[in-house]
Amino acid sequence: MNIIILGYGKMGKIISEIAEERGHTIVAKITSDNRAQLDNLDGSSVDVAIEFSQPESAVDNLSWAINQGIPVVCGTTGWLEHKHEVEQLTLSKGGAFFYASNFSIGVNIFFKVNRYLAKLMDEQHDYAIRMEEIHHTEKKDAPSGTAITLAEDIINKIDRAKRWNLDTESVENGHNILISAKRIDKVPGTHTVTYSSETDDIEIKHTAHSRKGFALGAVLVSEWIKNRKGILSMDDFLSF
Ligand SMILES: NC(=O)C1=CN([C@@H]2O[C@H](COP(=O)(O)OP(=O)(O)OC[C@H]3O[C@@H](n4cnc5c(N)ncnc54)[C@H](O)[C@@H]3O)[C@@H](O)[C@H]2O)C=CC1
Ligand SMILES: O=C(O)C1=N[C@H](C(=O)O)C[C@H](O)C1
Repeated sequence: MNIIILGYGKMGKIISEIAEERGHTIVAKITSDNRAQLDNLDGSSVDVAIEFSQPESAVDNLSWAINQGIPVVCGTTGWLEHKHEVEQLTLSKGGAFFYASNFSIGVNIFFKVNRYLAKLMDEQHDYAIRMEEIHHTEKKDAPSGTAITLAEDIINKIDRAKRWNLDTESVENGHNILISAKRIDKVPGTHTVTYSSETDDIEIKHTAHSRKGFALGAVLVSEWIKNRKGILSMDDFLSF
């Protein structure tokens, strides 16, 4: 496959290495410095675009790929207030758009465990819900996209959980999910969900040891999306 990398940073570099090891060709590696290349690039020879850039550049990059008729796989977090626009553009162009806050298989298993635990905790009103995410100090957005997915999945399962808040923000009632976002040098990504009562705590945790799991997931999805259309997610891709 011919792949274009939109955002050749920490993730884009590992994704490119894994894609090349799997026999794919990287036709362009786009950064903030060489983005003008896209003006002259003929998208007809590109099979898939992989977008891991920054919150403020995701919409332009995704729109470029969709307008070129290139299926696009997006891992950039922190831009989701514009997701609906991108989905509408995809549908109007008959394209393919895949977003995941986290492409690692381990995290997607963790998402499933989180949903199951939340279902059990719906009736357990004595437990407060909180979350912690830890990432490297270069991360632009907080809380992480993964923490937002975890919180939204809990809100969908637990009646008393109405919304999430960063723990630095004001909280209007005792039933919100409090998220603590910590930034520590080089940490690839750690997420913990805790239910606390006076008598005990129940905790689930996922720790990424490197970025490899995220990158491999993105390449596998890119192979899978090549001949597909529509708005797609990990629920469509995974068989568990
Ligand atoms: N969904 C997932 O599984 C994962 C998502 N991420 C997300 O991916 C994104 C990228 O993460 P990193 O690679 O760590 O960031 P990074 O800062 O190392 O790389 C970002 C790259 O985007 C480029 N860029 C900036 N503006 C651009 C533009 N207008 N057009 C094209 N490229 C542009 C920068 O030059 C840089 O090369 C972040 O939003 C992060 O949260 C990171 C890891 C896993
Ligand atoms: O910026 C990162 O590094 C990561 N971002 C994603 C997120 O915001 O959840 C996924 C992963 O945790 C690494």
